[in-house]
Amino acid sequence: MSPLSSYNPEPHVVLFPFMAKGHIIPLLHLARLLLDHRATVTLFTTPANRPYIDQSLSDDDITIIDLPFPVNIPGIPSGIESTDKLPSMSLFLSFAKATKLMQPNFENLLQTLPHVSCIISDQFLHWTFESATKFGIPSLGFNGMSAYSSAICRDASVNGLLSLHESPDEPFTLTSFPWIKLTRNDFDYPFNKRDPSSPLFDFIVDIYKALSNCYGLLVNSFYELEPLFVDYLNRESKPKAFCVGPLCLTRPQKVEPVLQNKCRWIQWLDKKLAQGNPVLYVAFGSQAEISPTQLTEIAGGLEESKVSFLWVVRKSGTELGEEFEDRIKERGMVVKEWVDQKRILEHEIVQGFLSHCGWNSVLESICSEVPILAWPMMAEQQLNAKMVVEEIKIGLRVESRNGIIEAESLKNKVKELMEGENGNEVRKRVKEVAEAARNSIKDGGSSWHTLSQLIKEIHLQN
Ligand SMILES: O=c1ccn([C@@H]2O[C@H](COP(=O)(O)OP(=O)(O)O[C@H]3O[C@H](CO)[C@@H](O)[C@H](O)[C@H]3O)[C@@H](O)[C@H]2O)c(=O)[nH]1
Repeated sequence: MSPLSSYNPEPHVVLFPFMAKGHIIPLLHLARLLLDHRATVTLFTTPANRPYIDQSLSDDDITIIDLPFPVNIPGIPSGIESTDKLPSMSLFLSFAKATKLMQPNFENLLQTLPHVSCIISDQFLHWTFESATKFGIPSLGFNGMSAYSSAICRDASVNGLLSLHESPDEPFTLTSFPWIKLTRNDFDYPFNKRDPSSPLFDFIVDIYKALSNCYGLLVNSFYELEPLFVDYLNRESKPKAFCVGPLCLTRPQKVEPVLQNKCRWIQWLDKKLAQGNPVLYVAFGSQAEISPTQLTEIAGGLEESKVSFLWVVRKSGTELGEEFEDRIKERGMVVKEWVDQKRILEHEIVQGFLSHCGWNSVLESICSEVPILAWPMMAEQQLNAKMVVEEIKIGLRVESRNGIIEAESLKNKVKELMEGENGNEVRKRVKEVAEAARNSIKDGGSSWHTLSQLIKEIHLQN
């Protein structure tokens, strides 16, 4: 059967997340949300990503199809099929471009599926939009970003603001949002260069061209959070933006409570709750690379702050040494495993989040009513941090000197967030924003309504 040959009375959506945890997780929430909107869902992934997806969707009736990940890609060790497992993020472009080799297999399998109403895929898999067009299937792109960041990137680039000044530190004002001042340093490579020409720039141009032919862009956000920026995107750019988030508020999986209680960090949080000691959660997402020098400064700042903390250390945790863990063991916990971050943020004793401001972390923090201490590191995180601190005012920001956040400065900011007046202000504000988030995803709320309408619109096209 071809995708066009058999009509299905229920919408059938094909989902294809990019192979990075920060991109897979929101689309798994979306998969469950689509089931709640009475769609059937087929999800494409690769064999090494399959176990995580199987486990996350174990309760749900979703067809999962594996496509072999391309082999013999220079620099990419065999068996690595997710960006968080890459030896270095400098391999990102080779990794992302390699996925295009999956296109023939994807198209062959697509033709074996029952009628497909729509393909939702990540912008880093932009060749899937081409496949959708080839088979006459409407496609929706997903970029994992806020409307604020997408709008700022567009405004700065179409108005030539990124090449205005010689120095990357020189501030400029956005044309469409004159209250926002930025420097080129607020943008990641290659946009922090006056001349961004580079293979990565060409890849991004290809993405934007491909996206402009999609039916829409799904935004993991809610209209009430950033109306001006959503309106800007819908006025100035193509395709239309549809806010359907926060996706992390989708109904959770049913997990056996017995299994959940096994994690030692949740038990530790329970103990802190019993003692009445508020905890700062410290984590920098799935891909951040932190130098040993910076790691030592973080350890010093957390130790000297005297605040209780739960720190998820990823790749380079070994440099901290056992002495550090011994010294802080009454007050702090260092975890080197993968954790259920959402569950940690939802624990009532967690009252602050030192975060790199990946967009999923920002949304999870908002929805858990936890204010943020923003420490952006890469990608669009500088823009997210600016939004968190200046636009929606749910966080404070760390200060760097010569590219390093020093222990003393971090200590002061941690104390300000956890114990200070400014911390109290942002804590109050995040509760208001969380309520608006919860309202948006309720039946009748803005995000719920947008997704319902979108599914109807797309289904009518079939
Ligand atoms: O031990 C861990 C570590 C992470 N997470 C989850 O992993 C996701 C991480 O996503 P995010 O916070 O957005 O960080 P990154 O992994 O760094 O995300 C990439 O993708 C995001 C979405 O496009 C961008 O906003 C970021 O800048 C980019 O680095 C979140 O859902 C976390 O809850 C866990 O559950 N357990």
